Amino acid sequence: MVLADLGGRISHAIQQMTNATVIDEKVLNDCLNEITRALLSSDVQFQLVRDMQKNIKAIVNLDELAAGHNKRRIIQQAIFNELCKMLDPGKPSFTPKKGKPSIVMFVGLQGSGKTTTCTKYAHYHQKKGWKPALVCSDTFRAGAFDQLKQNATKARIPFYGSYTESDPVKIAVEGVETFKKEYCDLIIVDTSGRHKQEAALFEEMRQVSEATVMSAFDQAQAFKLSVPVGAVIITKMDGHAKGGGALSA
Ligand SMILES: Nc1nc2c(ncn2[C@@H]2O[C@H](COP(=O)(O)OP(=O)(O)OP(=O)(O)O)[C@@H](O)[C@H]2O)c(=O)[nH]1
Repeated sequence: MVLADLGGRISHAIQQMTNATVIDEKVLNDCLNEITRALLSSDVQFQLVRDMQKNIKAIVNLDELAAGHNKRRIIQQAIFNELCKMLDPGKPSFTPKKGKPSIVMFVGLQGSGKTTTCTKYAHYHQKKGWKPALVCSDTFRAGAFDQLKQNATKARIPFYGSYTESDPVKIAVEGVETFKKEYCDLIIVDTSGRHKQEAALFEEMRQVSEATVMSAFDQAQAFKLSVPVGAVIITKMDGHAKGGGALSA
């Protein structure tokens, strides 16, 4: 499973530190170095790992800790807090409101599971009493509309798409308008997958976003440079990838 190995290595490093007879600078460094190695070998971004190590060292000042302090507990807590901080974007993720139309656009790399996750997302909300709908604005991959149609039909979710229209922006706008009129409160727009270097596809994604979600593209890095990212969904957790990239995301 994704992240299982990383979790195991971090737990092991903490366990070794906890088992040490005396907690000194060397024990702390060994523990942090082992966690650093585990994170880096799982593809977590170097800068994130470096900052994490620096922060823990700044919090756990062994020289200043008076006798009687539970150093093991303090180190453990500092590691836990810093790992959590790594995953905290510092702002709440986008949360749609039931009964009010929300448009959620799925973007991601090719084959990352957008279409599958769109349906799961719609199905999840449908079970909770929402009125979701799916729009297929992927005109790039042959069979994309059929795939969405099949998933949506199985989950009994209304869908919109076209076999003939080649402009994804047009489809997205029409789909969103259609479902707004039908009082759907969660309109999910599936887009075509893309790679970082495909400038034209990113431009298309920006246009779909501006025409439907209507937000500015003001944030950092690849996808974030093109559209505002309201939330990140990690897919394929049942796979064997190392998972560190997901933490960096
Ligand atoms: N094991 C596993 N496979 C998944 C998961 N989610 C999606 N898949 C599979 O991954 C493949 C690609 O999924 P899609 O949902 O078509 O991905 P996509 O991002 O829409 O693909 P593009 O539109 O081509 O970019 C399909 O074979 C899915 O069945 C998952 O959570 N676990």
